[in-house]
Amino acid sequence: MFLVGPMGAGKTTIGKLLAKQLGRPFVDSDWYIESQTGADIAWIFAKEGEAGFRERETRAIDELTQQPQIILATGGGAVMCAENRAFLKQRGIVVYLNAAVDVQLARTAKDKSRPLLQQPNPRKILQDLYSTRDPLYRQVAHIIMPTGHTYPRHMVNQLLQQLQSFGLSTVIAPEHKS
Ligand SMILES: Nc1ncnc2c1ncn2[C@@H]1O[C@H](COP(=O)(O)OP(=O)(O)OP(=O)(O)O)[C@@H](O)[C@H]1O
Ligand SMILES: O=C(O)C1=C[C@@H](O)[C@@H](O)[C@H](O)C1
Ligand SMILES: [Mg+2]
Repeated sequence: MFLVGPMGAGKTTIGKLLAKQLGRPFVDSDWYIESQTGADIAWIFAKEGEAGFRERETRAIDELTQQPQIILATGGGAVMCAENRAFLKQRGIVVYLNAAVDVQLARTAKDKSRPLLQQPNPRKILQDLYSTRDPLYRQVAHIIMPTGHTYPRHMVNQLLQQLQSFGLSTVIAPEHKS
């Protein structure tokens, strides 16, 4: 199961909770790229440019979408590459977590780890990215879920209900077994 959506939509937060609930492995593609590279995203953007990061991202998405059982949170820009979109759409269930720009802005404001937002007008950046990317998230998604006004735990319950119609079986996590 693969989560897509803009920065601040909650892919990492929801993905982690969902994986725990399902007893499945969770991987965040941004974290995976950082661990493979031995450097953080800001460093990769600074040294290799966005193009260098995107190459690393495509390799990561290709590898990770082949891992069985994975709950994968993708980076906000993963859908920009047609190859990534094909890997995602053909290899699993794709969930688009959709959040309005105001919500994205509030959730990302204090965090300096997203290089694309370290500009004087992050609202305009988020708006422009949303216009370009929203159709691509929709193109690749099997399920679309708004995340603006719902607590993460509630989101996970809603998502589990939707996933049942796709036949995603629930495994009871070891800590919940009696
Ligand atoms: N449903 C929610 N309600 C309230 N806060 C949330 C919700 N989902 C996520 N957040 C908060 O928003 C911030 C960003 O969330 P998160 O890092 O999960 O987004 P993301 O989609 O993974 O972003 P990125 O694409 O940049 O990795 C975090 O501080 C998180 O706690
Ligand atoms: O929206 C984007 O293009 C990005 C989102 C983050 O998840 C990271 O993948 C990186 O900061 C780029
Ligand atoms: Mg994330």
